Amino acid sequence: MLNVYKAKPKASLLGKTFTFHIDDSDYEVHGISKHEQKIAFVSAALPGEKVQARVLEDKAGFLKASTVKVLQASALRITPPCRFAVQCGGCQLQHISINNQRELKQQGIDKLIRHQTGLVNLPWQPMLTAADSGYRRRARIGIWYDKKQRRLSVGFRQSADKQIVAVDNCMVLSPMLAPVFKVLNQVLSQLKDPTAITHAEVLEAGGNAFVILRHIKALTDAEQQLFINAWPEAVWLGEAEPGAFNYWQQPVVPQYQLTEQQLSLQFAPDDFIQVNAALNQQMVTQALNWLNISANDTVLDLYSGIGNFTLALAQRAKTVRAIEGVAKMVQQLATNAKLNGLSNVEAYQADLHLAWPKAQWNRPVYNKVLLDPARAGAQGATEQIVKLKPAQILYVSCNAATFARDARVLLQGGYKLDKIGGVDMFAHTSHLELMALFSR
Ligand SMILES: C[S@@+](CC[C@H](N)C(=O)[O-])C[C@H]1O[C@@H](n2cnc3c(N)ncnc32)[C@H](O)[C@@H]1O
Repeated sequence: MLNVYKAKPKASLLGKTFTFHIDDSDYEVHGISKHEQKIAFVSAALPGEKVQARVLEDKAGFLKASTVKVLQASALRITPPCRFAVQCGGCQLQHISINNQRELKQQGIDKLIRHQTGLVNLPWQPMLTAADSGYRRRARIGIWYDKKQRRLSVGFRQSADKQIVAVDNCMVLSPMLAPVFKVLNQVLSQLKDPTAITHAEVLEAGGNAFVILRHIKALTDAEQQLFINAWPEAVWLGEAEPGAFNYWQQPVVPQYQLTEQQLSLQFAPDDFIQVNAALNQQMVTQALNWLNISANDTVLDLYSGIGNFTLALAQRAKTVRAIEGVAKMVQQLATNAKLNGLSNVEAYQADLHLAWPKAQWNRPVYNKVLLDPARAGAQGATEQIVKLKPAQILYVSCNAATFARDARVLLQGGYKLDKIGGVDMFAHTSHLELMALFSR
């Protein structure tokens, strides 16, 4: 019988703690180290540091680990301004000052894009920034009731595990939404069955605080009234099934303004909106300036959502065609165009990651294209944009890794990168929004 030699599988390192020497940092400001031939990405660790970190993922080529103790600290390390920062999963970079965060994020992204595209120098523009606290106008609040211990936790998901970290405030959340933690703690503990509510979504829109409670069991009128009495200024909604919203009082349509453009956009509680109002405004204005939109332009706005860029583009352009995957947001976009008196907008539903259909909107008639995909990027769509041969493409991205991949396709398609700039939309987190202008 043939004896086939099989290497003994190596024991998993998952859950084990090791010492790591950090040499560098990546585009999300994770420390980079090595452990027995494997590259290790260590969260909350800075170049030059020695840390103890617990392994959270052990893959064939790399490890992911989370710092549990700093043995030798970098001069860049500061005490996080929020006391929940170490456990909470929301902000990953509070151990670095805001200015250094911005610099490190841009440096890491610069390296990644140069590596992926072969470009030598990137034409970086000044980063758009705004207040680094109280900026979030939307958040999901986790709720967990431990039946055995009869203990309620209201807060955010822990960075390493899936546990809820109980918090009583959040420094990046809009001050208007601050009462939510106290109110949920107070009322949930009075309910007969606190497990009826699985999580809450808070939203600031048009000067109102909205609280949407996702519940898996029916709530009585008396229970609803407990919430309303605890925070009467808020607009309360129940969500029994995903997307099925039930206003408990007089309905109020959520909306936000782009004040510089004097535009007002309505949306449903589960529609996508940019999380940081101040930076969204700056980003929309910069898009108009970079694309230098005028009355001669025919513009294609891809991944258009409810029309955040579309309407501002349409105020100056000849025509704007907007494409979005979610049908109800396409409807909302058309309504928003009407409400703002814009008749040069056409909105279409399409999955941009499939082969584009023969359609009115899919013709090479555009001189300018804006795309603003979700974190997955625009794989498949970028090739089809190149076929339309627009003179300029503005790519707005919330994920540098997928942007770098897609940018390579645009460069191979004959475009050059004219401008790139960061937008610090998610201060204290490892994410940086990017705007990049390409031309041919
Ligand atoms: C980052 S949001 C941007 C929305 C809008 N531009 C804004 O600024 O509010 C990305 C949008 O892309 C849409 N989307 C995601 N995948 C898509 C796909 N495969 N085809 C079309 N739209 C898609 C989402 O529904 C979402 O509205």
